[in-house]
Amino acid sequence: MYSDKAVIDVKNLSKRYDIYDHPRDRLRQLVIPRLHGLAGRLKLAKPENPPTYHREFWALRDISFQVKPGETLGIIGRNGSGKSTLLQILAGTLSPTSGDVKVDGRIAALLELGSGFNPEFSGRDNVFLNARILGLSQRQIEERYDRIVEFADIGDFIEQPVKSYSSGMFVRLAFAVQAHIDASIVIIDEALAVGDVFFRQKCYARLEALRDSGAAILLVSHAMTDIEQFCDRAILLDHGEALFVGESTEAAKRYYQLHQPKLAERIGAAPVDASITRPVTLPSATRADFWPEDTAFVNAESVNQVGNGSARCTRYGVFDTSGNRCASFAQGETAVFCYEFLLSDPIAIPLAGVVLQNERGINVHGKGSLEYSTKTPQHLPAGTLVRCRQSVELKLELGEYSFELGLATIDAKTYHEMANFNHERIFSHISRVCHLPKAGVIAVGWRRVHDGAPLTHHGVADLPGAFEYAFDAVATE
Ligand SMILES: Nc1ncnc2c1ncn2[C@@H]1O[C@H](COP(=O)(O)OP(=O)(O)OP(=O)(O)O)[C@@H](O)[C@H]1O
Repeated sequence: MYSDKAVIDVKNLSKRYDIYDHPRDRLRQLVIPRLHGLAGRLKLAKPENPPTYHREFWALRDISFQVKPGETLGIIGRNGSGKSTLLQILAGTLSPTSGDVKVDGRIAALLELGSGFNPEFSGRDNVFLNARILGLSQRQIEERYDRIVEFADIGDFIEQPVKSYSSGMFVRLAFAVQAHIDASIVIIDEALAVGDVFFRQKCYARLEALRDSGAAILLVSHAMTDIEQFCDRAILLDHGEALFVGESTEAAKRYYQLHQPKLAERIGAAPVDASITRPVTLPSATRADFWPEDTAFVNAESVNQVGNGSARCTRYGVFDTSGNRCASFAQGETAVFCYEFLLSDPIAIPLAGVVLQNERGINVHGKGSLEYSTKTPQHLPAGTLVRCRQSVELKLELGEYSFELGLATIDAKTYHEMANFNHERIFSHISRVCHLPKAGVIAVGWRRVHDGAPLTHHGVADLPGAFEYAFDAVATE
C-alpha cells in the first residue's frame, strides 16, 4: 500500500495573463502607472486609479485537486482550456498568480522532451548531462545507462551528436532518460503520441510499472480512450475552470458533451421534412420475429441515464436468437440487444448503438446504426418511440463484459455529406441524447465442444480472415 498523503496538492490555483494589444502598451504599462504614483506623491496630480494598458486573461481559475501516490490523473479539455498552463505550473516552469501548489517528490516532466539536450553532444553525453540535471548521481546514471539506451533503442546513434537525430530518435532518448530517474511524479503532455506503435506500447508499459511502484502520473491527452484506459480520475478543464474532477469515464463523457452544440439549435436550423409527421416503426419483417415479451425487459427507469433531456430509455434487455432473455453466452454466439427510447423533443437523424467493455474497462466493441448505415427518417418528432434491435456475434475473449446503450443524433446535412469529412468533424456534429453507461453485464464462456474447437480464437478479438493448407508429397530420400 502506498502512503495516503497527496504528492500533489493544488488549492484555489489561478493564473492570469496580461494581454497587450500593441508591444508599446507593455512599455506604457511599465512606465505610466509609476509616473502617476510619483505625480500623486508630489501633489502634481490628483491621486486616482492609474491607467491600464492591458486586458486580463485568466488561463486558470480557482482549480483544486489532489493526486496520491500510485494514482493516475488525466487532464482533459478543449484547445486553450488551460491544460499546458496547469502542467507548467506543476512542473515549476511557470508561477501561479494566486493559490497554493504543493508538489512533494522528484518530477519527471515529459513536456518539451529533450529541451535540456545539447545538440552538439552525443546521445551518451546528453544522457549523463540530462540525468544529472534531473537529480541522479553519476553512479546511478552509470548503473542505469544500459537500460536507458536499450529503452531508447536508437542503435549506434547513441554515439552521434544529437543534432544528427531524427525528431523521433530525439524524443525516444529523452523519454528513456525521464522514464529512468525514479520520479515520484510523472507529468506527460501527449508526449506518447510520438513514435511508432511499439515505442508507444513500451512507454505505456513503463508508465504502468512506474505507477505500480507508487509514482503519481498526470497525463494530458485529447485521446479519451487513453484517458479512460489509463487514468483512475480526470479533471475536465474548460475556459480555465475545472468543470469536473472525478472518475475518468465520466470525465470523458462530459468532455464529449462539451463538443456538442445545443440540440435545439440543430433542430431549428434543419429543414422540415415530411417524415416528421410519421411515427417511426421497424420494418414488419424484422419486427415480427424479434420484439420480445413486455415482461422480458429491464425497466430502464431503474438505471442511471445521462442525457440532455430530449429522450429517456424506457426499457431494454439482452436476448438469445430465440428471443429468450439471456446474460451468459458461449463464445461466438449471438447476443440480441433490444432497447427503446421515448423522445420528449424532436431529434434529427437518430444514432443508436451498443458498446461492450471488458473487465479492464477497454471498449472492445462499439457499433450502432451509424456504422451499419441503417436507414432512418431525417427527423423524429417528440413522442416517437425509437425501438432498436441489434445483434452482436460475441467473437470475444472469454470473460465478463459490461454494456452501454445510447441514443445520439446528427444533422441530416452532415450525415449525407459524411464522405467529405474526417472522423473528428463528424463526431463534433453528433449530439448525445440519452446514454446508459452501466446498463448491464453479459458473460462469454466456453463453447460447447460439438460446435468445433472449444475456443473460436485466442486473444481479445476474432478477426475476419481465412486459412488454407496445401499438402505436397515430398520424396525424403
Ligand atoms: N504567455 C501567454 N500569454 C497570454 N495568454 C496565454 C499565454 N500562454 C497561454 N495563454 C492562453 O491561455 C489559455 C490556455 O492555454 P494552454 O496552452 O494552457 O491551453 P491548452 O489547454 O494546453 O491548449 P492545447 O490543447 O491547445 O494545448 C489559452 O487561451 C492561451 O491562449
